[in-house]
Amino acid sequence: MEFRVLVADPIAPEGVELLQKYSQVDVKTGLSEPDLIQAIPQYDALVVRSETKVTSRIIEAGDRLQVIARAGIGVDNIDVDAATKRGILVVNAPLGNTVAAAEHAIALILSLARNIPQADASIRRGEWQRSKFMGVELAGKTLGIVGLGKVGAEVARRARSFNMNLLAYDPYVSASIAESLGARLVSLDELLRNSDIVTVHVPLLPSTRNLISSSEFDIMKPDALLVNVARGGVVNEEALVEALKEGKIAGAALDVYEKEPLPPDSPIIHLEHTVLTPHLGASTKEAQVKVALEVAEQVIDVLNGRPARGAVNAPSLPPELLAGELGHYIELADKLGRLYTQVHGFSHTGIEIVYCGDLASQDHRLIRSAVLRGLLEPISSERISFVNAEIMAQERGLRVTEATGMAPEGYTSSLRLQSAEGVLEGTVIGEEQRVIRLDKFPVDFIPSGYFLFCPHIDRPGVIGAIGTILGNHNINISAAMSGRLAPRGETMLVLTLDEPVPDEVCEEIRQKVPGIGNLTRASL
Ligand SMILES: NC(=O)c1ccc[n+]([C@@H]2O[C@H](COP(=O)([O-])OP(=O)(O)OC[C@H]3O[C@@H](n4cnc5c(N)ncnc54)[C@H](O)[C@@H]3O)[C@@H](O)[C@H]2O)c1
Ligand SMILES: O=C(O)[C@H](O)COP(=O)(O)O
Repeated sequence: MEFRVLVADPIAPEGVELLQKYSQVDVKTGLSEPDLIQAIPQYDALVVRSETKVTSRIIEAGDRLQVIARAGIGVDNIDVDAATKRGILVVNAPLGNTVAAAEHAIALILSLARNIPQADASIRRGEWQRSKFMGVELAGKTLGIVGLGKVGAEVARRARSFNMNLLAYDPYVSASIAESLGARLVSLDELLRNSDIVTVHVPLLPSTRNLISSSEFDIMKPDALLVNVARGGVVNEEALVEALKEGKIAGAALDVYEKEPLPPDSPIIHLEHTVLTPHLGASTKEAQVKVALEVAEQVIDVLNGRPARGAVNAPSLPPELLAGELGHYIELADKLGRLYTQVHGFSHTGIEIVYCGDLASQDHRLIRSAVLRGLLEPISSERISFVNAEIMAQERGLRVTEATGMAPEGYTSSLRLQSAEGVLEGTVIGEEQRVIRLDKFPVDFIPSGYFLFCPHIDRPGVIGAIGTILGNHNINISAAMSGRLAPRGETMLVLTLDEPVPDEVCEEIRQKVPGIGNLTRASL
C-alpha cells in the first residue's frame, strides 16, 4: 500500500520532492480544524510548521496516522500528549533554523539601532528626514543575551564582530562556555541593569513565562533596546507596552507574540519605536530546505518502520513493564532528574548515575534515558523523550557515567544521582517512590507536588516560623520532614506544599527567620 502524507503548512519544495519519492503527498495549507478532522483519516503522516494547530480532535480522527512532523523546533502547536496516547510519533528538526533565528535577531537589532523601517516608511511618504532618524552604533555597546543555547551562542558569535561587549544570563550554562563565546556570565539583574540591548533566546517554560516583565523593565537603562526572537510570553506584552509608553526603555523589536497571528487591535502595533515581524526567525530559504529535508527523512524512516532520530515523544512503554519494580524506578529516575536540575542546576561537571543494591543487576538503559530526560526537561526548548534524551544530553556536552553500588542501610535498592554540585537519591518501597537523600542530609519524602527546601541550623522555633509565614500567605503545607546531621546541627527542612511559593514569600522567610540557608524551590 502506498503511504499518504499531508503537508498542511508551507515547507520547502525539496522536502515535498523527497517525500514524493516514497509516498503520495498532498500539500493543502490553511485548512481549518474541521477541514483537517475530515481529511486526516486518509493520511499516514502529517507535516506542519507553526501555523497549523494540531489539536487532540484532529489527532483522534487520524485513524491511520503514524507520525506528525514539525518542520522546525517548537511543538507547542501540537498536542503531543494526545499523540503519545495514541502511539503517534511526533518528530521535529531542532537544528536547521538556528542560524536563521540568530541572523534575524541581528537584523532586528540593527533595524532598531538605525530606525530602518521608520526611515523607509518616511521616504516612501515623500519625506526626506535625516535628523529625525539619528541612530546609535553597536560598537562599544553592551549586548545582554538571555539564554545562551543554540541561537544565543550564534548571536554572541555575530555580535562580537560588531565589537560589542557581551553579557549573558543562563543558569544552565557554565562560565567557561560563556567565556569561549566572549560573554561574561552574570545574573539577570546585572545583565538588565548594564545592557544597552537585551536579546532573549530562552524557550517558553513555566520558569521563563514573563521572565521580562514590569520589574525587569524598571531596572533597564532608559535608552535600552529589547529584542525577542524566542517565544511570545517570555516578555510580558502588557508590561512592554507600558515600559515603552513610560520611557522605561527606548525601543523593542519582536518576532514572536503571546498570541499569533498578532491581533490587529494589539496596542503593540501603535507603539512608536518598535520593529515587528510576523514570526520570520526561521524563514530563510536555507533553513527551510534544511528543516524540510530533516523531517521528510524522518517521516520516511517512521513509515518504513525505522526509528526516527528526532522523536520528541516516545511510544508508551508496555504496561506490564511499567507495572513492575523497574517501571517504578523508570518513573523515579525521571523525577529525580527533574528535581536534580531544579535543586542543583544543570551539571557542568558531568553526572554519575549509581544503581544500588538489587537495581544493580537490572537492565539500566531505560532508567538512564529517564534520568537524562528528567535532567534536561526543565531547561529545554524541545520536548525531551526516551528516544532523543541521549542525543540532547550529548549536544549539551553533559558527561554521564554509570556505576553500581550498595544500597543504603535498610533499603534493598536505590538510585543515586551525583556530581560535584550535589547528590540526590531515591528508592521504591512497594509501589511508592521516595527521595531518601539530598546532599549530605538523610531525608524521606514522596517526589510529587511543590517543594521548599530550607537548609538551616536546627534550633527551636525555625519550623514554626516558616510555617507561620507560609500560612499567612495561604500556602498549605501537605507534608514536612527534617533531615538533620546532629541535634542543633545542620538540618534540611523539606516542605511539600499544595501551592508554589512566590519570590516575595521566600524573601520574607530569608529576612525573618534567622540562620536560614539558601532556600530552593522545585515542583514535580
Ligand atoms: N522566531 C523563530 O522563528 C525561532 C526560530 C528558532 C528558535 N526559536 C526559539 O528560540 C528559542 C531558543 O532556541 P534554541 O534552539 O537556542 O534553544 P536551546 O534549548 O538550544 O537554548 C535555550 C537556552 O535557554 C536556557 N534557559 C532555559 N531556562 C532558562 C532560564 N530560566 N533563564 C535563562 N536561560 C534559560 C537553556 O539553558 C538554553 O541554554 C526557543 O524558544 C526557540 O523556540 C524561534
Ligand atoms: O519553532 C521554530 O522552529 C520556529 O519558531 C520557527 O517556526 P516556523 O517554522 O513556523 O517559522
